[in-house]
Amino acid sequence: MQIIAMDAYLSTTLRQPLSFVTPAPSFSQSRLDKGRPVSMTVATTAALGDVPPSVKSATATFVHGSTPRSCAADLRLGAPATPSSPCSAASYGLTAAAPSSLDDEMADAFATPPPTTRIGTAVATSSVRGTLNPLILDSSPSNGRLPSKKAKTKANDAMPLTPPLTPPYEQHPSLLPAAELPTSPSPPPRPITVSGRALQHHRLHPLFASTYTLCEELGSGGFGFVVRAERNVDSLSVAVKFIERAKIPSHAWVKSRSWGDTPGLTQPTGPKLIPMEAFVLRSIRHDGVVRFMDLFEDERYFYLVMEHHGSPWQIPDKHAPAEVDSVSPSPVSVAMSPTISSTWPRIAPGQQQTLTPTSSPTMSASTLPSPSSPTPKLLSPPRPAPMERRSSCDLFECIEAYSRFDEATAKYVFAQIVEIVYALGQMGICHRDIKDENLAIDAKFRVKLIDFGSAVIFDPRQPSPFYQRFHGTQSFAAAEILCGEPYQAPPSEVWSLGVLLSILCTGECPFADAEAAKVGRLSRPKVRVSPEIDHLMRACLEVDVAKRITVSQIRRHPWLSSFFSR
Ligand SMILES: Nc1ncnc2c1ncn2[C@@H]1O[C@H](COP(=O)(O)OP(=O)(O)OP(=O)(O)O)[C@@H](O)[C@H]1O
Repeated sequence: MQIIAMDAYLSTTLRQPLSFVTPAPSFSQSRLDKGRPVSMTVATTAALGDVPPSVKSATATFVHGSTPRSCAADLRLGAPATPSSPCSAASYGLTAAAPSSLDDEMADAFATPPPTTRIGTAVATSSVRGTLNPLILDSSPSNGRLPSKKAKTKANDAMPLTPPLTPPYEQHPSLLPAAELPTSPSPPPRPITVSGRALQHHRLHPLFASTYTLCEELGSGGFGFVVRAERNVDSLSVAVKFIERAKIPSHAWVKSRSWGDTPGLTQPTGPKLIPMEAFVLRSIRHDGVVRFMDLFEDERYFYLVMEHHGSPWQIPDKHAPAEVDSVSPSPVSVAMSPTISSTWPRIAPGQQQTLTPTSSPTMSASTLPSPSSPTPKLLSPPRPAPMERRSSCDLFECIEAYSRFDEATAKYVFAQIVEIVYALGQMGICHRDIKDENLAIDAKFRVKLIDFGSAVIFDPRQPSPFYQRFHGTQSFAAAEILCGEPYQAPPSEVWSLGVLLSILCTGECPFADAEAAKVGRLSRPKVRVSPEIDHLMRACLEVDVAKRITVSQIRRHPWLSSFFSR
């Protein structure tokens, strides 16, 4: 068990390079992988260490919320660290190389819950999805396209989650909720969400319960689930991530002295054990990152209260005026359709393009909550049960709604993400799981990064440490990670940016499968992109780490430089 003592580290302005967080490599399958050929043998069963085989076999069937998002398989990389790398002395994953002054704190780390990895959640949610081979993630071919809404509907059917109550019911009587069908004698019991199931008999922290009212579920994943809540005093909308203690891997705990003034924590006085995710989020102040607000704990969960960002993604009503940001106009904007182009945020003349609408209009307006959702401000019970599932506000949903972005929108979104990654890098923080699912986006295409469960902190003035374990997502993983080599976080993050750029501009992953990614064999995109985008994408997806573009260079790339020089 390794607990990281961080306060001294941060207060000494990151003097030492820390290679203490070396999470287990996780070849996760993003929602983007769904329906795309992903065939990849990542490790032998033996390499999975002491994870029981039953757990391993469940990992490939992971279902994330109402949508299969990530098939997480925590795997050890095959290759050992090079002798010269900062983590060469580290055994796989759980070794901390914290500054020696912190050793005392680390030594008396008290026992934490048994470290289960994200695999654990997969076990809990996998049964309805059938069984896949855990080591060969192989899904049916669909030419690298984004998963269709149809596929998502199927996923919803498979999961006992609240079905989306999507208008227009008039055109689709078959979509009427059962309770409204005249032929239905008695309505079936309302399906319950992941959070509803988990919390309906759970006694919430009293201070939390009196401060917030839980509303709809925003998502669920490897560590727990995320629920929207409202602060009772002013109805401020917040996102609360319930992180299951038992699912926090041993390396993702931080021992910290600076949480003494957090009333939601019930640990005795002295240093507190905090999930790395909460620790990192609290130390970041950036417009492109959701703001940390509070932390509570009980015997089962940490409740990470943070800024709620984003709009439930849907195709805007073509005849309704779109929102315009009157306070801070977007540098670029989008014409959703010719009908509303004048009301949607403006772009430079001649740049307007129409976004490609999604294939399934019936699923497009999936704005939840349902009519039954208005949340009473009650302290007891503090939440409606079962909670409704609300459509996600992340970039994955946004892209899925539009298939792909026009160049101006892609540039606006991508530039923001680059800026966030750059700013975090300056602070010595790498997110390590940059992907569309981890970017909340609002109706004005402003993005904020979420989910710092895989983040690492290092000294930005030192050469970045090498890591052996990877907790990110397979389709966004850099070639060196897929090849099982020790990797540095900043260049591997640039690779993820390249994948994201491809998805933004073409709606497709740039590689057919992991084997292609390992050697940098790009697929021919169905949509032609401009030579500048193509150049930037290739520079990010350079297999040779030494030749790969850096985040600073991305900011100066001709395609983006105009954005950053304004
Ligand atoms: N602050 C937020 N504002 C808006 N939506 C959010 C916020 N935090 C999380 N969500 C929604 O909840 C989903 C799950 O959140 P998150 O990725 O943090 O959970 P997770 O359990 O770590 O998932 P995973 O295991 O896939 O990483 C997100 O994809 C997003 O749609």
